[in-house]
Amino acid sequence: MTDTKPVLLIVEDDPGLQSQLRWHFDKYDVVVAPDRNSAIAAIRMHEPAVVLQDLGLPPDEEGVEEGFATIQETMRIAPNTKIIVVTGYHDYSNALRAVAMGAYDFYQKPVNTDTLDLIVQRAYQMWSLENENRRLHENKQNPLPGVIASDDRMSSVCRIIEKIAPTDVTSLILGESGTGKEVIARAIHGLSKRSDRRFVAINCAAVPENLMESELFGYEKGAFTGASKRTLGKVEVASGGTLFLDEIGDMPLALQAKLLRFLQERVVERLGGREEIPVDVRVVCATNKNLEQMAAEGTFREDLYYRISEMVIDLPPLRERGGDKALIARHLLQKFCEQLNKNIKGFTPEAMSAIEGYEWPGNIREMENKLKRAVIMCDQRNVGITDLGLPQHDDLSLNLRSVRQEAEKAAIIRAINMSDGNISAAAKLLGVTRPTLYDLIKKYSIHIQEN
Ligand SMILES: Nc1ncnc2c1ncn2[C@@H]1O[C@H](COP(=O)(O)OP(=O)(O)OP(=O)(O)O)[C@@H](O)[C@H]1O
Repeated sequence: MTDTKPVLLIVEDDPGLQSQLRWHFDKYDVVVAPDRNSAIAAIRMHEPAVVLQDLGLPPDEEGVEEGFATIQETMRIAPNTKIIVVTGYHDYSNALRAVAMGAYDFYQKPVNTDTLDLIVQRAYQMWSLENENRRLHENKQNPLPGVIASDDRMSSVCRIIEKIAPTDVTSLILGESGTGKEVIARAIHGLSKRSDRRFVAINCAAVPENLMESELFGYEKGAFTGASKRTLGKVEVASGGTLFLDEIGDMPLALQAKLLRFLQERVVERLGGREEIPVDVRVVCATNKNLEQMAAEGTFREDLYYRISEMVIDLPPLRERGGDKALIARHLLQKFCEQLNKNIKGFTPEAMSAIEGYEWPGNIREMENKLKRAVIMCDQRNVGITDLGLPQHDDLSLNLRSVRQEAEKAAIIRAINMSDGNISAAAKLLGVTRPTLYDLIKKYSIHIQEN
């Protein structure tokens, strides 16, 4: 009978409260832990969905640090656990600090079991909903190989990739440097029926203009001085697979015409050759340039632009990817710890707050560099702010006003992006009037690119 009851872990050192709570929560399989070590052992053993946790634990019964350390460790080993923190009367700052650290909710003493009951029930409901959601997500297969993402915009990018991968549609991936354009191109290839053939990448900005044609289309022996043998171009090498044209915005105009011809006719002519060789290849392009604007200015062929943009995939910069900063940072920390054989548990709250607050102009590549450095430098259990070399960010838990302002600013930026810069549409999405939105845009100095 008992094993059908959900487990409730109570982390509490006061024997009186322990038995009061144990008696009250008789519809749960109550496990009691009086200190951090037994709490963590119980989490590992019972994997409870909900934990009711006191902050004042031995040997720091009068303080809160032992309680926070327990929360941090719980979040690290079982991040889906719903922790309800029990704090002293009026102890808002520690309650908020706990929530900022990942606790689900807080409850202030003195204990009123009926209220606590409701909070615990709600936590179980939330956990089951999230659990179901995770299960559905997992059933839909893991998003994309090599792509760590939970942000809504990235999730819809992943859904688009899943849909287009099995087709041969030519795609154009747009995004700032370091946002993962090549990762996405590889994912398209990996999910396609061409995955057992080659993925060939060429960086159009890195190949000198005079070598670009032979690099792409190859040459016959004797085509030019030094052409001592027939050499296949990248297009032919990619035959049957995927050709990734990175930095397509940097392709010289003369070659753009040749690429367009290839895309239309699907044949290549090697330099110095007379034969037209049919090649079956899927083309994926990427750039951080504004090709539409370049086409209007005449520096990129408009017909080529339309030909390669059958499907446009817009990768948001890391600073606009909601919770992805923390998620990717944790993933990279684990990756570099394995690579560098270091044993680091996680991040200090200050370091995590700095990661969340930083704009990451170099996107995920910059995060990789900073985290690699941090893993090398760190000689503590957690990566600290100085290991990362990031500016200190206001601690979330200490300043609720700034938390609200940041959230408001982020929501406005998101709504404006979702409405393609149309202020009336963004105002509607946000449920405010147009003048109010203009006031907020001014208040937060938000830069708008109106279409
Ligand atoms: N979602 C992600 N999760 C984890 N790692 C990622 C993700 N996106 C990108 N990366 C990593 O970030 C680095 C940069 O990615 P990538 O080279 O694909 O970016 P890019 O947009 O093509 O950059 P550039 O425009 O400079 O060529 C790579 O090492 C890649 O593995």
